[in-house]
Amino acid sequence: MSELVFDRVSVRFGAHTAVDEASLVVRSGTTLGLVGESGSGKSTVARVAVGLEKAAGGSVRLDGAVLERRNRRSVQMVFQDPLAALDPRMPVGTSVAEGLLATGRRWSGAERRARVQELLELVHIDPSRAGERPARFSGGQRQRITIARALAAQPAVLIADEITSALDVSVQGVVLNLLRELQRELSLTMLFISHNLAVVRYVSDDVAVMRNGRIVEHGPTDTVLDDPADAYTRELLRSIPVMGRPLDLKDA
Ligand SMILES: Nc1ncnc2c1ncn2[C@@H]1O[C@H](COP(=O)(O)OP(=O)(O)OP(=O)(O)O)[C@@H](O)[C@H]1O
Repeated sequence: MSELVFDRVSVRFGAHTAVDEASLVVRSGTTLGLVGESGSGKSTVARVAVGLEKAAGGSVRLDGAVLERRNRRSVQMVFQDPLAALDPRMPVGTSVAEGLLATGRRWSGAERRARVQELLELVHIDPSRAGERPARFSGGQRQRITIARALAAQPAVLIADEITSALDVSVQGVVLNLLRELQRELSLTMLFISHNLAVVRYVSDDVAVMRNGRIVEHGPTDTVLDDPADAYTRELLRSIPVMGRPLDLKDA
């Protein structure tokens, strides 16, 4: 069980309310896709969950317990740009090992190496390449390495913020299929942020739509994307670009 609940979360930057009493439920073991126009507050609401932004009101709870320093490692976030997220001078295995620190337990050198190997295998990166630097990997491989680092912390919830937006369409499918596979194998609960509706439809059980800091729609994926409750949401969904041609992700 690992249900993530945002309960009337608000975030203000000076006089600007970026997130306005947003409530979301990410059901245990499922993926909630969060969509909305650029600047609608999607990243900001997610950043509250991992402590990168402070809420002016409301709370984020994991299985009923308010997220704070003590239990925050249970929620890990992966960002759009894997190059920015990985230290260019550091072997990728060392970056993944950094994620192990968040577990709070002591790892011997041998245990750490074995676990890093396991994590790289989990994301389909050849573990014999653990000593190589990020520049030697492709964009999709680098993104899989950042996912391995996030998983090293043994999170109950993974937040993915536009993680395929910077990738070639051909590689997007590989990363998305990996996410689905990991979710099944690890029973992960996932908050998946994207402006690409084809991608959101592919990975999400539920979808929420954000507008001007507010959640305007929240429900099962098919209902929200095919039959949204209000006219504004229909308009909004039409205005969000689906990048390129629809993806044929089954073959990716
Ligand atoms: N650190 C900050 N200081 C001031 N304003 C900010 C800050 N971070 C975000 N904002 C503002 O908050 C609002 C929401 O931004 P946010 O990045 O959450 O939107 P988003 O829906 O994730 O957009 P995008 O899809 O472009 O990433 C925007 O108006 C943005 O300019």
